[in-house]
Amino acid sequence: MSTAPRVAPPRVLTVAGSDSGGGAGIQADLKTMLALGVHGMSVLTAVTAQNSLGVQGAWELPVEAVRAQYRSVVDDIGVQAVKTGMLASAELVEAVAELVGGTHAPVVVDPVGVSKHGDPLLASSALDSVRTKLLPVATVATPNLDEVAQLTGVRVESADGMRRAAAAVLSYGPAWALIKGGHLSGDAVDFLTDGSDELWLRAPRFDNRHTHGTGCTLASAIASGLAKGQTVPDAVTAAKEYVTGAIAAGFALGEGIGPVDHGWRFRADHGPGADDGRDGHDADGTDPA
Ligand SMILES: Nc1ncnc2c1ncn2[C@@H]1O[C@H](COP(=O)(O)OP(=O)(O)OP(=O)(O)O)[C@@H](O)[C@H]1O
Ligand SMILES: Cc1ncc(CO)c(N)n1
Repeated sequence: MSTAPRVAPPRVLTVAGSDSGGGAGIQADLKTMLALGVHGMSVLTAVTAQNSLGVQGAWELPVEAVRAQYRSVVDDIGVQAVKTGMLASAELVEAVAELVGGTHAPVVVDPVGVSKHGDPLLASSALDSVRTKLLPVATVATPNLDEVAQLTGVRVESADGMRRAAAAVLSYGPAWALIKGGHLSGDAVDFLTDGSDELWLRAPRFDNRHTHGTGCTLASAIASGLAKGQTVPDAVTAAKEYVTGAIAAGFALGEGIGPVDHGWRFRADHGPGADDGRDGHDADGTDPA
C-alpha cells in the first residue's frame, strides 16, 4: 500500500447558521461539499432549533466568535471558495462582509431572509447592510424571489421578470446574479447573468414538498465548483444538476417539509425518478399521500 501523502481536495468554507433538523444551513452545506468532493469547513453564525415544521428558536453567536472561527480557518488552512448563508443581524452581515471582502477567493452569497416556512432568519434592520456591504463583495449572489423583492423591491411573477430582477441585484455590485425561480410554478427556471452573458437554467419541477434546504444546497454546490476552478456558468450549471437530483430524491422526515437527499449520487439506483424503495416518496418524486 502506498504511503505517499494524498493531495488535499479543494477547500470550501461556509459561513452560515445551524439547522438542527439537518436539512438546510451548515448541515446542508457540509453534506453538499462532501458529495461534491471538496473539503468543507464551517463558521457558525447562529444556532436554530428547527425541524420539518419550522424554526422554533434562533440564537446568534457573538461577532467575536464569528471572526475567530473565520480567522482560524483562513489563516491556517486557507480557502478556495466561501459561501455565506444565514447571517441573522446587521452586525454579523457587516463583519462577514469585511472578512470575505479581504479574502482572495470567490464568494457565493445566498442572502437568506426567511425559511421555507416563512420564519425570519435575518433581521429587517440588516437588509441595508446586505445591499451595501455584502452584495458588493459577492462573486455570485443567489437570491430567491422573496429575497429579490425584499432587497430590491422588484416583484417577479413569471420567468419574464427575472431579467429585471437580476439587473436590480447587479446594481448592488455582485459580479454575477443567479435569480432562483423555485417559488414560481411550471418548470424550475433560474436565470444567471453578469450583465452581458446570460444563462437560463431549466429543470423539471418535481411535485415533491421535501424541498427544505434547496437554496443552501445550490449555493454550496456553486462554491464547490468554483473551488475546483470552474467558471461561474459551469459551476452554476453543475450545481443546478446536483440540486435537481437531490430534490427528485427528497424524502419525508417529520410531519412537515422534509429534506433533499444530498447523497443521491451515492445510491445505487440514483437519479431523478429512480425508485430506491425508501418509504416516503414514489418513483416520480411525488408524495404517496
Ligand atoms: N419543486 C422543485 N423542483 C425542481 N427544482 C426546484 C423545486 N423547488 C426549487 N427548485 C430549484 O431549487 C433551487 C433553489 O431554489 P429555491 O427558490 O427553492 O431556493 P430557496 O427558497 O432559497 O431555498 P431554501 O430557503 O429552502 O434554502 C433552484 O434551482 C430552484 O429552481
Ligand atoms: C440555518 C438555516 N439557514 C438557511 C435556511 C434556508 O432556508 C434555513 N432554513 N436554516
